[in-house]
Amino acid sequence: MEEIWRRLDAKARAVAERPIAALFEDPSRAGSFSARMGDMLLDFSKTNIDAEALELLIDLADAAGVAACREAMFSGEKINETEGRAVLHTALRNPSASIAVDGVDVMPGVRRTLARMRDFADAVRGGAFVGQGGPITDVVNIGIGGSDLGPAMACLALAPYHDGPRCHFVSNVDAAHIADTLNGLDPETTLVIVASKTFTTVETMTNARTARDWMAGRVKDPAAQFAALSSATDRTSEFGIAPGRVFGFEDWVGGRYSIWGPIGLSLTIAIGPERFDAFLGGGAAMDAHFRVAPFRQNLPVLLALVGIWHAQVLGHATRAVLPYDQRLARLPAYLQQLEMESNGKGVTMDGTPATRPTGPVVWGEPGTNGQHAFYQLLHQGTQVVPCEFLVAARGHEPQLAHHHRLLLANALAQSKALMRGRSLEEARALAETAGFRGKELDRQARHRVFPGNRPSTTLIYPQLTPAVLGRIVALYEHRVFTEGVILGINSFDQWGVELGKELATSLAPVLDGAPIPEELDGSTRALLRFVAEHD
Ligand SMILES: O=P(O)(O)OC[C@H]1O[C@H](O)[C@H](O)[C@@H](O)[C@@H]1O
Repeated sequence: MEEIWRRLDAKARAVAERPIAALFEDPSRAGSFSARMGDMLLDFSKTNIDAEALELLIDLADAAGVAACREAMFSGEKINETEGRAVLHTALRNPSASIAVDGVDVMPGVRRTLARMRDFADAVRGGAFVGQGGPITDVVNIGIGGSDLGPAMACLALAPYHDGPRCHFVSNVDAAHIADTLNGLDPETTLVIVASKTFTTVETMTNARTARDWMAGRVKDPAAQFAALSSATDRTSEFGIAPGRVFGFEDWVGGRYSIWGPIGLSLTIAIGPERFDAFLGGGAAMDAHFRVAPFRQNLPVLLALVGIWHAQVLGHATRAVLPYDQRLARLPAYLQQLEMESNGKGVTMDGTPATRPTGPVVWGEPGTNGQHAFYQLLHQGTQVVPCEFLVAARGHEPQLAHHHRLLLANALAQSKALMRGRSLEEARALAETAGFRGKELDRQARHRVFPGNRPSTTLIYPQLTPAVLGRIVALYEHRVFTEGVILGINSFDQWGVELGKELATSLAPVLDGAPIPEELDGSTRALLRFVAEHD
């Protein structure tokens, strides 16, 4: 692979000065540097990737063994090597498959749990399951990380399909989060879902106990209005939740990949089991595409290769996710966990230090809001930030179609502006029109120059339906996987979150009043003293 990396580096140097816009002298570029999956189009023609670069990137994916690793993942091999686990979130959205782990078919269990989720969601939605004061009006999902971001993102994304009880999400251990969420809810008609794979996560368990206490003041049997999404059935029963309302999943579903199973229960209650099935179907369709489409037409592989080109070859340290879709407001946060917890690693599979930068910083906000905030830096700042636009051809508000037309115009204008820029000559003409002359004209013109040549991709789809959302999420999952394989890292563990948790556990007693340990560093001691003075 080293030789291919070297050739990519040489290619990057060769194209450094070439404007992306110049590549469009080839009239077929938009078609050659884009790919479709059904009615979804990924356009990566507004990047500096040309035929030779694409060839090299595909060689890189081949040399890294992406195809073999992909099959190893789908077939249940234990590719999460540091934890000795299979990686089978794809099984959750393909209930008719037959997949064995350690020689045991895991699919009957998947189907049983899915059927139980459906029954429970129907019961909550239809009134067969009621609170102690009547039908459930509100669902509070208490979880964090993968047990929060997926359902929170998807519930908002699919708001037009929401015909069940209202859904709320509490994740932060900050009392403000649960206090503000429960404020105004009726404990007699609220269902609390405690979502935690391990059922030990401090934030979630603290919030779950607070919710139970809140309910205890008003309802006779709070536990009867609790459900749990967890593999730890001993801990859920210790908490008092009846086994009939516990929905488990196996260790081969990582937290950030868990929206497809029980962690999707709040979403299922919100939009109904049929639409949740459509969401699963969208994910399964992307799986099928990822498994069979040639790399040149394979959306997850291409998105990964664009990512590798920008982060590992050109050295851009961040990438922005810019959904022109207000309902995808939580997608950047969701992708931050998916991408940064998966590929923010320092060592390769065999424990040796990574020789290239690993996963980039992922950040973003919906458009058009970002345009009036941080796009200044995207257009004129000194760092190049590759941008990933997402937009639907039509919205869900036909009576307000003019809003959507403006939204689309802005999305398309931004990617064009980033690529095209504005030359000094054009800027001078503008400044002249504005009345500037002489030296001042020159100064003013320079502030109006846009360097351009800033890369972006656009993912466009007809409408943000449950099936399309399923495809988008699976697209990004497989993109992360493909990048991880090329970088030779384990995308499925997350050891980097442990140290902070351990230290928080050791500091908690000090905040409860124990003396400040002498061996603590001076900064932490000073901060603790400040808390003690102002408590
Ligand atoms: O579902 P839980 O066991 O409560 O875990 C919740 C989250 O916390 C951990 O710290 C991990 O970083 C996440 O990957 C996980 O999704």
